Amino acid sequence: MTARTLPFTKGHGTENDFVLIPDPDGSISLSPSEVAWLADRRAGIGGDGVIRVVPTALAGEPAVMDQASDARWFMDYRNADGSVAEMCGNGTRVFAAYLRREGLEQDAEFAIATRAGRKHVRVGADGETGEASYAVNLGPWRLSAPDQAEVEGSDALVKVDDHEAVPALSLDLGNPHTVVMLPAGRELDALDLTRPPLVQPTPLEGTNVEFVQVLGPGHLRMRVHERGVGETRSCGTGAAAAALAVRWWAGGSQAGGSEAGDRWRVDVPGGTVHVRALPGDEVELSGPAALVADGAVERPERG
Ligand SMILES: N[C@@H](CCC[C@H](N)C(=O)O)C(=O)O
Repeated sequence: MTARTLPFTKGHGTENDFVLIPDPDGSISLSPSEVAWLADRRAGIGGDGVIRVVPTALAGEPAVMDQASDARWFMDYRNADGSVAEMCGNGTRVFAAYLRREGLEQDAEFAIATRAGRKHVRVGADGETGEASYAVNLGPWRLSAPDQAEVEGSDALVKVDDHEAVPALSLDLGNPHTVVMLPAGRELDALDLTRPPLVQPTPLEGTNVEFVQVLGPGHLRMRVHERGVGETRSCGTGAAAAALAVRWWAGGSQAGGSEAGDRWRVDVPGGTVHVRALPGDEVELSGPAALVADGAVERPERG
């Protein structure tokens, strides 16, 4: 029997916003329709995603529970439509901020468990604002179709609004991404992302689609249409995918070329995040996290 009244915290990372539900004894089960209701901006609390904060040992998913020896807390992430996602980059920062505020993690460095494996978080201060900044090693990434990408420079086509389909690159950052370089003559702000872009071939598990514009060396702008949500004001794994795709296009290999660089500032509608390619095939995302409200919500009779 799970509780009718749920305590919650609302937070965001560059305006990618989440409803956090603490579940210290692993007793809360959220159905897809309850998640969609919590994320509903009119009938519920509102958010791009819902995160259950549960001890890793009580996650109930064997591949996650295997991470319990290094990561005490599991980020159980769901998209606003109730679907389950493997990872959320902005979510990891907000999750880390919550664990620290609640005293559940006290060190400046710790690991969290996700469906895409254990992620290492480092809490520091932003060099410009002095505010808390969270750097998360998103772990290994890979091209989804490296052979095709090597030959053609892309492995998918994306069509948005009524314009011609453009080549795109698919990357796996624990969750799926398809990155499109904004074609010449098109305005990033003018793209109609109220409907999902058409991706071909259509990925069975769906994909997050990023549209990227290069503003200068190491400086990108991006808009995103997220799987299970719609357009959001930021996507952390998406920002990393965008930077890695630009690097790959510049360097022609997964490791990039010397001209490709390894640090990017990525401007999104909700703010700015930073991405750093780490030695090997790992990538780090850093940026702010804010916890803006706490409350309690009464679950509807039927979830
Ligand atoms: N906003 C997130 C990604 C959330 C999950 C995504 N919609 C998916 O289904 O893969 C981020 O910051 O990475």
